[in-house]
Amino acid sequence: MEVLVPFSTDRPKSRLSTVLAPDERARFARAMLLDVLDAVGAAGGEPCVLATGAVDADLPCPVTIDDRPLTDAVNAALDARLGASGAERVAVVMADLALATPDALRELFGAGREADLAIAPGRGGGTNAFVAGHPAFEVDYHGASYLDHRRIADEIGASVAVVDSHRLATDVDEPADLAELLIHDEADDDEGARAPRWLREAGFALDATDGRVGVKRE
Ligand SMILES: Nc1nc2c(ncn2[C@@H]2O[C@H](COP(=O)(O)OP(=O)(O)OP(=O)(O)O)[C@@H](O)[C@H]2O)c(=O)[nH]1
Ligand SMILES: C[C@H](OP(=O)(O)O)C(=O)O
Repeated sequence: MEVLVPFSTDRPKSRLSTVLAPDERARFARAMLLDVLDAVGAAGGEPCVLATGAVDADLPCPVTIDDRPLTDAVNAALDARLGASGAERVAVVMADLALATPDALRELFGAGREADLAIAPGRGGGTNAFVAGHPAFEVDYHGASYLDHRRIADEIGASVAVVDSHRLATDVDEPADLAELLIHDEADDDEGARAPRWLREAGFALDATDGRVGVKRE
């Protein structure tokens, strides 16, 4: 199954601007992208990056450049695959799901074989990943897009499977999300995931001094 991975090269991860400089945000976003692409491939998906511009990284998959806003770019990609070419299923997995593992993605892909829409909600009501098999399905990102996508599926009579996954629900948007990345990094060697390694090398560490777990930067 083809797995589209949207990626913005234009001032990425602005919500991390309080802890990362612009060039650091770009490097960190690329590290997360590469980790997601590895997990997608290991889960049996065929990744394709849907980028707003040229990606400054050695990518293991094709790249489609479309500088339209996210919703328009993804809908055009879905239409070209589901509407015209009649592809069975297409997945869309966001490039900031830095906790995504092959097992978590296989759960999503498997749910996508049983419903017209399998959707993994993000905290705060976003849509972190989905598998679509209904040619009339369209996305409407931002805000409580998960609820919007449930409504759209109802309107077109598409069956829905919700994938309740901690790993797929965690998109790295805010500084608090960085702690999740350090807590749930499964790697126990230097060959582990790039994003948590990048954070540690940049001086980030877990910090629980005020009782809640966050991150500090040495
Ligand atoms: N192709 C494409 N991808 C996008 C676009 N906007 C965001 N993305 C990607 O979609 C995913 C989720 O978007 P956001 O969480 O808003 O990412 P972001 O825009 O870098 O973060 P913020 O600047 O904090 O909003 C990220 O992997 C982004 O790289 C867009 O306009 N086009
Ligand atoms: C793409 C967007 O991400 P957010 O802006 O919610 O982080 C969404 O999930 O609708």
